[in-house]
Amino acid sequence: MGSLPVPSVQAMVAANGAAHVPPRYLRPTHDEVVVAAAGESEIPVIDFRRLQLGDGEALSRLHIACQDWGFFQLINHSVAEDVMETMKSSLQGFFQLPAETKKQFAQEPGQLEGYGQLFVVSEDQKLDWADSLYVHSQPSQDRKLRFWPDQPAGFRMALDRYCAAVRDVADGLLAAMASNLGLRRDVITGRCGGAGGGMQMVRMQCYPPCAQADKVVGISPHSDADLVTILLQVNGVDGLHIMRNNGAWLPVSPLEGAFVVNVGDVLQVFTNGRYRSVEHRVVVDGEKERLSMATFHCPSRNAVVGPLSETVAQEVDAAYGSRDYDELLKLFFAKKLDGKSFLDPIKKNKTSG
Ligand SMILES: O=C(O)CCC(=O)C(=O)O
Ligand SMILES: [Fe+2]
Repeated sequence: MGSLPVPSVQAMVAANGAAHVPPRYLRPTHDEVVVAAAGESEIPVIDFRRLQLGDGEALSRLHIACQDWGFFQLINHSVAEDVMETMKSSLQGFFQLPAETKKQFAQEPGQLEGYGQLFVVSEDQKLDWADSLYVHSQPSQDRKLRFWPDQPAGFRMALDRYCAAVRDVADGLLAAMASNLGLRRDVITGRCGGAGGGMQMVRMQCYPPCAQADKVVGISPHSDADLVTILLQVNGVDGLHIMRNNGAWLPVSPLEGAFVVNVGDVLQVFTNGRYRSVEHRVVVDGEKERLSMATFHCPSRNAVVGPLSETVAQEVDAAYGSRDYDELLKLFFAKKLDGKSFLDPIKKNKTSG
């Protein structure tokens, strides 16, 4: 399992300018119209503190967000200001390092972790206009510290603290979701080895500016192969679009200090489709570099991914089969990023999402 090596987009832009776009990055101009239905121009905003207090209104907003949107913003999320700020400045510092320094943390052949790009499986596929740094952060004994930058100073500590804090938020959300589904609060986290269990991966992304921004894509449309993703906009440059039910792309513009949270494919399967993972993409800015950080919360490798018995009355009602998470991940990373393809191997009705 690995991803083919590709040039750093940031280095390419530094050398040739933002106007130079090699054919491997050129796509048909994105001309999809962004049309939001009345009252649907913003993703829901959920207050984490209220969820933790068991506030009925906040819980019901969360339930609707997971069913109808697959995305929401999370405010009052309890992650300390200095943890957030140190993470942001460390990540900005990392991407500002000279190309040669960043290469010390480069992916190795056959590996996914490290500085490089993911989902590149053939020489002729189109490439995304981004560089990424991808690491496994939990379980902590699986960390490969050679891919954890020790520059700028304090980066590792910042990432360690951020990941632990975000893990707690994810566990809190999964507990609230379980209770919204009429399950015991620990049913979802229990499938992942208990609260704080399961795997956590982090993908830090740099999207350099591009003079032909409408002809490149920062991240191709996809859904996430996890339970829940917590996304941090690092430098205030927008670019995330989510797909609405009518097929239109809706731009997301996060509130200062908020997280953007999305339902992943595994949660869609666990809930037998009640909660939906939603396709999203990133578009690139014409002038400004964009930085973001996605933290993925996943079951453990050997967990079985299939509808929870608590969510399906009978086997006939199950929209998905079951398979080991490890196997599903291998299939996922062996292909290019392509819509909701993670679900293909276990989907029963091949025509529905
Ligand atoms: O950069 C973003 O805002 C989104 C990143 C994303 O979707 C991902 O890494 O899966
Ligand atoms: Fe994503």
